Parts: sequence; C-alpha cells; structure tokens
Amino acid sequence: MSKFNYDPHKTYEIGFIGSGNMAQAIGLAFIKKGICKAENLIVSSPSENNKKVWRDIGAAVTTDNNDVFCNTKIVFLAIKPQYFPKVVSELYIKALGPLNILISIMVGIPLNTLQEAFMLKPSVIFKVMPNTPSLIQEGFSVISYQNEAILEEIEVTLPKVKLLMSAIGGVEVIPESLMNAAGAISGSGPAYAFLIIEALADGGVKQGLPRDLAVRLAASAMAGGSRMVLETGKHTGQLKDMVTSAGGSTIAALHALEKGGVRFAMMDAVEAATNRSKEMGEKK
Ligand SMILES: NC(=O)C1=CN([C@@H]2O[C@H](COP(=O)(O)OP(=O)(O)OC[C@H]3O[C@@H](n4cnc5c(N)ncnc54)[C@H](O)[C@@H]3O)[C@@H](O)[C@H]2O)C=CC1
Ligand SMILES: O=C(O)[C@@H]1CCC=N1
Repeated sequence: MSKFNYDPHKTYEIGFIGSGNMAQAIGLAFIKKGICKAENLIVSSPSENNKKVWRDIGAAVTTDNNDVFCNTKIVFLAIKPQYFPKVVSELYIKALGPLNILISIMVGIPLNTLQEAFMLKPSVIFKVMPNTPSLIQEGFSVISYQNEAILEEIEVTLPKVKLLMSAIGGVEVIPESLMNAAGAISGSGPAYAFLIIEALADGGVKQGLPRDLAVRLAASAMAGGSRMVLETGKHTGQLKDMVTSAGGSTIAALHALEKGGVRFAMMDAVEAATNRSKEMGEKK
C-alpha cells in the first residue's frame, strides 16, 4: 500500500474514493474555491495513475480506501459503478469513524443499493450527478436523497451538500426517479457540447477557417447561446428566431440540421444515456 501525505491520526474534511476525472474536477475546484484546504483532503485509488495532480497540490494520497472511509467527514464515492460491489466489500463498514455525509456520484447506482451496502442513517447518504465543468466552477449538480430520511436530520446534512456543490456550479435537488434522465443531460451533456463544437469547427475548416479560430468561434457561439438561455429566461425558439433572419444564412443552416435529423439524434442520445444509466444501476 502506498501513501503520500497521509496521517492515520488525522480526521480529513473531504475524501474521494476514486481519484479520476470527476473526483479531480470536484476536488481541485473545492481547493481552488477555498472550500477545503489541500491538506484536509484525501483521495484513494489502487493505481498510481492520476495521482500526480493530487500530490502536487498537497492532498493526502493513498491506495487504501479505508484510509478515506474511516478517517473522513464527507466521502465521495467516485469510482465507476462497475467497481462498486468490490470496493464496498473491502470497506470496514462497521468501523465507522467521523463520516457524517456519504455522496455517491456513481451514475445509475440507486440510493437503496447504497443504503443496503452501508446501512447508514438515510440522512447521511446522497446521490449527486455532477459534471466536469465543475473544474472551472461552471458545473451543474443534481442531488437526491432517500425519502426515508428524517426531516430534522436531512435539514442538517442537505444544506452542507448543497453548499459544497454550489461552490462549483449550479445545484438542484430532485426526486431520485429523475436522476437518470437528469444525468443524461447534465452529467453527459458536456460531451455532447464538445462533439457539437468539434463538428462545427470541422465545418469551418471545410470552409477555409484555421482550426483554432474555428474551434474558438464554435465554442463561443455555444457558450454565448447557453448564457442567453440561462440569463434571459426567453424560450429557446424565441432566441433562435432572433438569429434567423428571413431568407438568410441561418435558416439555410437550420434546414440542413433538421434534414440531418439533429433534433432526433439529440433526443435519442438522452434516451440512450438514461437507459445505460438505469442498466448500470441494476443489481447483477
Ligand atoms: N466523468 C464525468 O463527467 C462524470 C462521472 N461521473 C461518475 O464518476 C465516477 C467516476 O467516473 P470518472 O471520474 O469519469 O472515471 P475515471 O476512470 O476517471 O476515475 C475512476 C477512478 O476510480 C479508481 N478506481 C478504480 N478501481 C478502484 C478501486 N477498487 N478503489 C478505489 N478507486 C478505484 C481509478 O483508479 C480512477 O482513479 C463514475 O461513477 C461516473 O459515473 C458522474 C458524473 C460525471
Ligand atoms: O459516462 C459516464 O458514465 C459518466 C456519467 C455521466 C458522465 N460521465
């Protein structure tokens, strides 16, 4: 077992079981926003991959998940859902230390599966679907908790979870029944945006634009359009009509997009991600 900066006698504020892309997007943002000092943050994963960034900022790094689970107040489960059964089987569930909030960001894994595995008070376990723009504090997290949670207890823990996630972007508490569909848009959505930006840039390159200019133009148009939806509150159709001059260039492009089935494809994408999320949460 390799450990770096790890103090077995210390209680850590925030910990991640799994130190990969999403853990980094959240954890590094917490440190950048001053939510948690690096020395009070601990991560674990079996391999030495993606550990350098954590060492470089001075976080505690270990290969033993129990160093996180048994010594940390707020623990994020940031492993792939496929690894969850093995990970939880190796945790000292009964040797509970200072843990007072457990946040699963694993797509698909339902709250009742987490409850059965950890047997914690329902007000301790949360399911959160964040996204990678959290890294630049432009994320969005949907949050759900167990219906069985006692109101007085959830009124203590839920605000802490909302405060954490709101430090790195927007937050919304929703019923667990909506989490798969919500994650299909907000969790996976950044990947859809990157694909669209890449495709628009390809179109620009085909018309003679330098690649880097085409990418910047595409990304700015997507970012600006998104900000207009979020900040004006206008209907997307109204905003689209503000761009689409009669007989102009935009309507010609929109015609091509509709002919290419872009709307159909985007709806299919959300359905595919929702179904895959449900599938990953099903007990094997
Ligand atoms: N990447 C994203 O945009 C989002 C990811 N998520 C969820 O976050 C979780 C992690 O996803 P990513 O960060 O993208 O994957 P990743 O592959 O980048 O990171 C997974 C981490 O888990 C570690 N790991 C593997 N086996 C382990 C074990 N037995 N014990 C401890 N750590 C172990 C790996 O070494 C790696 O550090 C997944 O459940 C995913 O559904 C949720 C929302 C968005
Ligand atoms: O692709 C995945 O499974 C994860 C969950 C949402 C974004 N990435």
